[in-house]
Amino acid sequence: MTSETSHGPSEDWMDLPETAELIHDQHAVATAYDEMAAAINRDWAGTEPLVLPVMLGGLVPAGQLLPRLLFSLQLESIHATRYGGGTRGGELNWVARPRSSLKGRSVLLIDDILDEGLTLKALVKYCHEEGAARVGTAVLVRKKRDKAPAIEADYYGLEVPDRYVFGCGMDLYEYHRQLPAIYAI
Ligand SMILES: O=P(O)(O)OC[C@H]1O[C@H](OP(=O)(O)OP(=O)(O)O)[C@H](O)[C@@H]1O
Ligand code: HPA
Repeated sequence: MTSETSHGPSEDWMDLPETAELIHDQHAVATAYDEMAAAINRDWAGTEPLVLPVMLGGLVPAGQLLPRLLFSLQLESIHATRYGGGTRGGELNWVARPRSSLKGRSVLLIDDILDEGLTLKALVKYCHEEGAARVGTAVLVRKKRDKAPAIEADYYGLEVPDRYVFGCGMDLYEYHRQLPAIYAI
């Protein structure tokens, strides 16, 4: 380990936009993962779920949550996108469906953000249509919007304001997904 892996907010390589504002620092994010994992451990132990990170953004929260999950599970992924590198959502585009059958399975979807909720709603519907016995949803952040999302997540870690946010899996024009804190423009 070297100090080169540290992520102090002043590091030049981050090249944050001038308007970027820190919303949740990395300690708040780590605490959120701990609390989400505790709730998921309580509710999902013994169900041997198939855990599906929603790619791409769900990769980062899944990578943080999985080592905190203390029960037997299997891991695949599901990949659909509706923002496509921009900051406005459109139609849901499928990239890859899970390889194994969902029939009769307990399925836990993990994503980075619940915004309008259209992505998660479509993916939950898909899992049920594929015969999943139980579908759970966990997102690192829930955006506080005037209009309620199309679906609520069963677990969320933090709330963010109704602005475009990035870091912790969320991209800003496909950059900054690896930042360990959450920023808004
Ligand atoms: O609640 P919604 O308004 O539907 O938005 C949430 C979705 O948007 C983002 O995905 P995006 O389409 O940007 O793809 P990405 O995961 O590759 O960033 C995010 O990862 C969620 O899946
Ligand atoms: N940031 C990043 N990705 C997103 C957002 C956001 O605010 N909303 C939906 N996908």
